[in-house]
Amino acid sequence: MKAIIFDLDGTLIHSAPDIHAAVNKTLAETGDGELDLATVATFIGNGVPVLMERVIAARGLDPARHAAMTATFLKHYEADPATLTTLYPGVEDALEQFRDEGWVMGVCTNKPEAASRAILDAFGIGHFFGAVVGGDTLDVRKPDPATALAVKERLGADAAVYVGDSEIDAECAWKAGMRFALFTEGYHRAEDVDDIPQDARFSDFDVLVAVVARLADELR
Ligand SMILES: O=C(O)COP(=O)(O)O
Ligand SMILES: [Mg+2]
Repeated sequence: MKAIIFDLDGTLIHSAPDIHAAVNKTLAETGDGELDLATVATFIGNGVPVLMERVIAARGLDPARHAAMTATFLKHYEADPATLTTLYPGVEDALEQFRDEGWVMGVCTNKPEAASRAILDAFGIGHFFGAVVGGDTLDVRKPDPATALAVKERLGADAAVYVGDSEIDAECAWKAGMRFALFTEGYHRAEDVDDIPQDARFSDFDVLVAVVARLADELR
């Protein structure tokens, strides 16, 4: 059985506006100013603890506040994870096509698992995914390949293509021995998408089914 493993933030969902809102609510509680959306978007991808490290560095705050700020962020984010978030155009149609073609699908994200599942269900797409591994599901997170390999194993798949938006996903896919398709419209730190290792790239979900079919053919 063949699997597609999707990253979540910046791949299936444009979640930066809700993450940004929760960051600013966290900063506001202690009068520590605010950050703009574009800045916060570049902080996404390594999970909440790293997001908060980057927020603390950007605002010049005391690193000793990390644990408390992480808890405050999660309180705000989990209370309101999907209001400002949108599915990228074409995601639902692509998932339907993959399902109809017999692919099994899973999510491998550094977002906490509970919030990830809540968001997938809020958009009515949770049923497409036979496995969800979040940033707190295992004792490691991406780019550790154990995450993507756990999704593949939970899906019962013998081969997998990985679809993600960042260098973290590229590294995770490579270490897990999976072909990697890069979604260029999400969040990454590299200035140039050419600098992110990739087997294919796409900017529109309407072409993803064809892109993945090509990568899967190359596997044979
Ligand atoms: O940084 C995060 O919280 C999650 O990001 P991801 O879904 O792109 O892995
Ligand atoms: Mg991502």
